[in-house]
Amino acid sequence: MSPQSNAAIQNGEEPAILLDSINKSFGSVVAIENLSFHVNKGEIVSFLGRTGAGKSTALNLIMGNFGPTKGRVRVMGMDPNKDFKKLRQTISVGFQTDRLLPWRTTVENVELGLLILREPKAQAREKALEWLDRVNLTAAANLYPHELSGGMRQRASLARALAIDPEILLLDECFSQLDHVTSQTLRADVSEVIRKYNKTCLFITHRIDDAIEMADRILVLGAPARLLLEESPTEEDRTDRDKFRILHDKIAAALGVDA
Ligand SMILES: Nc1ncnc2c1ncn2[C@@H]1O[C@H](COP(=O)(O)OP(=O)(O)OP(=O)(O)O)[C@@H](O)[C@H]1O
Repeated sequence: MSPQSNAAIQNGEEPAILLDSINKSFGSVVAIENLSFHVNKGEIVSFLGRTGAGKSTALNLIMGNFGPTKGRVRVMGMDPNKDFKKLRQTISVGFQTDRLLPWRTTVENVELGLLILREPKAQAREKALEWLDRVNLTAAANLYPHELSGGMRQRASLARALAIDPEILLLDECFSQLDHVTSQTLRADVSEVIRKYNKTCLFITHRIDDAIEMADRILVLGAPARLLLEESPTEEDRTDRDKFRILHDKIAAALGVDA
């Protein structure tokens, strides 16, 4: 029996994301086994797990791409598999590869989601430019993706995800292709934006450092997905080298990887 998340649900309020006793199988493959956790509104939660631990499956359940075999998934109190349309503007996803369209400029890429949601063109452009400013990319507004560095492309992709003003941001290995310094700067900027605009964020990573530096809570998953460890890093854990190392090693031990 795997442990259940013991973090409190904020003020008895409906959490932004709730997975309750979830099982998910694909034929004979069990991807998720009795997984329960929630993400409170305004929280940043990190998912850490080895390859094949079911992280993407959990993200797909939250996006409503399919339903669970057993259990209950709720996003802002709704069933994402059934209320898919109502949640379209509630959830945004940032992926490992930036998925920018090469024939559109940066600003044209950022405004795309808004245009799909039928925002008038002038308003969409204005919002896209605002978000480019917030991720320090104003100077690149009229450049094409091939003219941007990897870090700039990920910034553009995040601006696109945030431009539709979602309540929830799901990030799937967004920083993993970037070099350490770029990834660190981007992580700090993304955390700042998420907190400033009071978004809820669940992010998948395989880097323990990313999780400790960015998350309010870290969920370590075993395979098939079930909760092995839950940690809430403190500011001291982030800034004190010894504390950072102790937490890092504890998580690495739970993951079963060499620290
Ligand atoms: N559509 C599917 N059909 C069959 N099996 C699937 C499907 N999606 C996922 N699986 C299986 O479920 C398990 C969990 O996969 P999932 O992609 O969720 O893991 P993950 O933790 O995201 O892995 P990674 O870190 O490699 O992306 C794996 O054994 C995978 O092969």
